[in-house]
Amino acid sequence: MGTSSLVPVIDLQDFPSQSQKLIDASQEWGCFRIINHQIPTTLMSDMKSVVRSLLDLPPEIKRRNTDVIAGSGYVAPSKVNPLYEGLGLYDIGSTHAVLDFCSQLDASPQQRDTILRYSQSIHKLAMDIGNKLAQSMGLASDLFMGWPCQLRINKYSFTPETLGSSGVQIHTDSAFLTILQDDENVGGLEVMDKKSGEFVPVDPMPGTLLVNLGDFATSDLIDTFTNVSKVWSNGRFYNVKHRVQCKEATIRLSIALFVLGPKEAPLEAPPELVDSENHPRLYVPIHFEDYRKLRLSTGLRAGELLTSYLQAMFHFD
Ligand SMILES: O=C(O)CCC(=O)C(=O)O
Ligand SMILES: [Fe+2]
Repeated sequence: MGTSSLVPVIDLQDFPSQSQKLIDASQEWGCFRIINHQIPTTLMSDMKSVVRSLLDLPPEIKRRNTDVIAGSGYVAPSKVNPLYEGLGLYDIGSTHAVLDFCSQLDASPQQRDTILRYSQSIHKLAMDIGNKLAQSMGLASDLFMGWPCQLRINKYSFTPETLGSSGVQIHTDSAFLTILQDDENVGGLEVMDKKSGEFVPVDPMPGTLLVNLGDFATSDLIDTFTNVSKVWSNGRFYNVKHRVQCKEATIRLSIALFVLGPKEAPLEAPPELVDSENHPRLYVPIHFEDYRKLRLSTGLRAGELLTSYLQAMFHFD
């Protein structure tokens, strides 16, 4: 049995039976594998081929994939992550945005078709996971409804010389939740174990997807947002720290879908759920795009902003 078997596996067709397992995984691991997710294996492999062709395009074409929100467009190899590059599609819930992305990169009709079908399926899956998370906590079931989602396709150019070095530095995801199609052959992803602080390899498990929770899902934010602290008061959603290491001298590809946060409103507790005695607001309400800009400008990418900034900025009145 490989170490990857440590990461909990959730069967999406087995609900509500697996509700508690889902909450436990979100609190103790901040990540879990999902099986029976209804994304066809052929669509996953077709999308992976499209991802490869798009990231193999010349840099001048990839640069047409400009930012829609801070950091959402093409990311070229950099000093910090020289082996990594990625393209981004902000708002996959919008067919218009998906087609714009395809046009920027001169995608063929067949590639467009794959990107559209993948976007629709993964978006539907994200909403389903949102419902299952909410229902598992005994809440109304439209947690992610209307929240923008961003797709990011990643390429790691690993060589014999780069073995042992970092593909992507240690970070948390800034969004609420990420659905990752990791490379089914090439490992390298590692998550930090909450208790020991040690990195645990997440080995490929073909046909499955990996879900991990980001800064916007941490316990205090979600507690104040949903007021569920009484339901699982000693529980905490864990915004898992992770990184990608070069383990093999080959190209590694991955596809990440980030469920960001509410579109218009900042993420905050609804007023009727806040009372200063029992449920004081813990963090200053913040809009996802502002949070994202703050992360990029401060360079604090491993969740430190939640305590250093959002709490410090807050004034009880
Ligand atoms: O490539 C991977 O497996 C992980 C990528 C990642 O952590 C991210 O895009 O935030
Ligand atoms: Fe990540």
